[in-house]
Amino acid sequence: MVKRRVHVAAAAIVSADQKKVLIARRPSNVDQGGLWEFPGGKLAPYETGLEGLKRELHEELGVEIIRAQPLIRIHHEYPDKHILLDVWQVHEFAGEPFGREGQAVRWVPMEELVKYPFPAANLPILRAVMLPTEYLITSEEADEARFDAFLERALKEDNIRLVQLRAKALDEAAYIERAERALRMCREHGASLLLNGEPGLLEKVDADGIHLTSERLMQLDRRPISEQKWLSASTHDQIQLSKAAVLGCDFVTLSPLRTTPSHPEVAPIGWHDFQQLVERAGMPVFALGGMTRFDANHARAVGAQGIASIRDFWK
Ligand SMILES: Nc1nc2c([nH]c(=O)n2[C@@H]2O[C@H](COP(=O)(O)OP(=O)(O)OP(=O)(O)O)[C@@H](O)[C@H]2O)c(=O)[nH]1
Ligand SMILES: [Mg+2]
Repeated sequence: MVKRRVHVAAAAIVSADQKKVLIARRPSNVDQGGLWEFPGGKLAPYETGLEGLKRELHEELGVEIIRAQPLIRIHHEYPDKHILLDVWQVHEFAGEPFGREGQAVRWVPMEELVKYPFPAANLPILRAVMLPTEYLITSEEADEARFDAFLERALKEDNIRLVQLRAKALDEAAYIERAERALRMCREHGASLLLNGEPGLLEKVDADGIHLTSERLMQLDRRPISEQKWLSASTHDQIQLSKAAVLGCDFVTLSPLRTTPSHPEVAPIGWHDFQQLVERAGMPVFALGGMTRFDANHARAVGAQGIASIRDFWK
């Protein structure tokens, strides 16, 4: 059987305070009826994703999109069709959304999204909605007071909400001590902290997740931590990306986008190949390697979640 290919545009409409997202319930008499979804629908042959989305949101919710940005693209095989979900984050719109087709519509706090039943293809979209555009990776820092001051500044002034504690030079005791302090600072600012290291570290520090090195990623054969925590991993190519998907990673970094002073010998991926890799990743991907905040919009435009960086946030 040749499967139908269906291109769908859908919207994660985010409230002005960024804390809630709008979801709708599919009527019980249609495909995947009764499940919740991000409003949207199938593109007409002549439409681009954003054009189709504008029409669908008008038809389904009575709102007009003012400002939207690509969020994530998911290819998913249903038994009867191959579906491309082209998801946009809508930051600004006109009108008061309501279910014009009689469907239930609800503003839901980000952290409660996981309680709603969605179609099988939607899990990575939920992750993408919950994740910010910027992922701070901490710098190797010998001095603890300097470490605290730098992290505090990034949380306060750069509004960082996702942090990976990377400290290869520290032994475990020193790492845990630093992690406890970093966790307190992150909690104070509503940021999530991932520990770069062995999954077992979470039993010692109750952080929000684990970031795996690509080497560790390739050794594992199942997800090493609970679904309640974030699992991210470093990847550099197609093989590692596939492994991350099999393992059930929530998101990854893909590097090096550009050549960096720390790894001058490694060939950069470049935006063209990066886009191709991200298209099939099936999860949020942060561009890493010579990235700054000024690259975030371009990263989004080619399908990434955003950028990850050490240097741009560490000053
Ligand atoms: N809109 C939307 N569709 C989704 C999501 N997740 C997901 O798997 N889908 C699937 O993508 C397809 C979207 O089609 P749709 O039924 O919304 O299409 P539509 O608005 O054009 O409706 P129509 O075909 O009745 O005119 C369905 O097969 C649906 O199950 C989602 O979050 N939002
Ligand atoms: Mg629809």
